[in-house]
Amino acid sequence: MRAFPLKRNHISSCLLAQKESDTTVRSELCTPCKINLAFGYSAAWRMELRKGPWSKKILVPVCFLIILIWIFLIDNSLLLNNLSGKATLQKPRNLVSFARNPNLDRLTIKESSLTNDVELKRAKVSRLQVVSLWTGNNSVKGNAGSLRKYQILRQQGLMPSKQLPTALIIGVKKGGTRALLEFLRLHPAIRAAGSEVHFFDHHYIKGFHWYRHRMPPTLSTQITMEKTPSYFVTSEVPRRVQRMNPAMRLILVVRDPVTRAISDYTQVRSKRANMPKFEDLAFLNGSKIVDTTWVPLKIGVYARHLERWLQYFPLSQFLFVSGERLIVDPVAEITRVQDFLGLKRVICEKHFYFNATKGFPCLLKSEERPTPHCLGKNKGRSHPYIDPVAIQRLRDFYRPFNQRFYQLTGMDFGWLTTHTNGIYISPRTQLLSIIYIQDKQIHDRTVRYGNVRSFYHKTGTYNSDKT
Ligand SMILES: Nc1ncnc2c1ncn2[C@@H]1O[C@H](COP(=O)(O)OS(=O)(=O)O)[C@@H](OP(=O)(O)O)[C@H]1O
Repeated sequence: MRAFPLKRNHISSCLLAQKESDTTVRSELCTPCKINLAFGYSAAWRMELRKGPWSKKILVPVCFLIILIWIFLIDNSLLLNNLSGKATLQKPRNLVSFARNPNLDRLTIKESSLTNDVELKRAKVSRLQVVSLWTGNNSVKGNAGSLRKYQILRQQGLMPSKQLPTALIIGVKKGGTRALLEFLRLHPAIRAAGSEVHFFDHHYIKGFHWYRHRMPPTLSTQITMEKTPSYFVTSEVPRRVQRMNPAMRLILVVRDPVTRAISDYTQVRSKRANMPKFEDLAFLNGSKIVDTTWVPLKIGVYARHLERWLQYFPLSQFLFVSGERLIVDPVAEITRVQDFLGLKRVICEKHFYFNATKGFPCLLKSEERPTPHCLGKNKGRSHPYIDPVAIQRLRDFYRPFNQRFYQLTGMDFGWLTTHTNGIYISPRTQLLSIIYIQDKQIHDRTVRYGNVRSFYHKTGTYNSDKT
């Protein structure tokens, strides 16, 4: 369309012609000038407003302002609630209550380094109530499930809003972080970002606003979480996390560093053809010297990474989860996490079943799926055969670092007992986790305790005195 100057009387005449259905005048006035009808109306309406009384003139900006305020209120309902000290929670239909969380009272989130300083103090809520996540259409999957839950909350008069996380699963890579996060999402008071956000290592420059918008909407009574396993080993991360929230709760899932390195290698190998052998990468030029610069091995020096974190956070803000125990006794580990986060113990045996084919605990149903299911195919892969001598050498290499890690955490993760090869038995679940070699393949599997004797007779790695 050609641009043309609009004159007030020109447009008024055109509109009058439109109104009176005077086609001759209309075609003369409107068509030659290519006055778009809608544009003509809006322009004329604006002019009429300018001419009109005082009340009409302010009507538009007032309406505009109201819309802006309304959007602002929705987005910041939690903030406003907290500031006014009135965390109003309407009583929904399906409620699960949980005990007072002492950590929530003292939470202070600082959005300081990249954006304006904002201090967000959580309102004191002595008895918290949250909506059960088990409601909703059972056929929905993935994001649709979350969306539906969000809609249910809105229908129930609750106003979820996106918040910065107050708890992080910081690692370690291949430790069992996905399993832990998926298990935790069963808790109605936990909302977590589905994928790894990588804010503190890759996207820090994008600022807290960007970070907050990667989070799912939460109620003031819910905990926002995310997991990015590379946080644990990235040197700038502890300082950045501390700047954002010095009260951040940090969860670290650890696994025998040798098995972890093999798992890491297996993942890379699954994506890359012609990958050199594990042994060739782990040792320098075919020697016995461990290549400590090789990232899958560097990650396993947990004590070093933890020492860096401890410069910024006290030990009391960490929870160390055993990756081995998470497989053989998920409830025991999840119970520790729920306690650490100050939550009621909601996740229990009834949520899990042991899938013998996969060799891992799986979920009977989850936030996303109503039917029994396990984690994806890329979790719980079969590991390639690794020369047992190489494994022993790596265990010897890690021993002093593991000892130091035990010292720092005050926990024994069972990686030092060489004759058991990282064995972990849960007397409660009757499950046993072990690394064993069969048909020249290294396996990291969980078996039922009842089958242990025949299992070890077959594999020949069983020391009967130790069970
Ligand atoms: N329930 C359940 N199901 C499947 N897998 C489980 C489970 N619990 C722990 N694991 C172990 O998790 C290992 C993958 O760890 P991560 O999820 O931390 O990997 S990643 O860093 O996110 O890539 C994965 O490592 P691999 O066995 O080497 O594949 C598993 O051993």
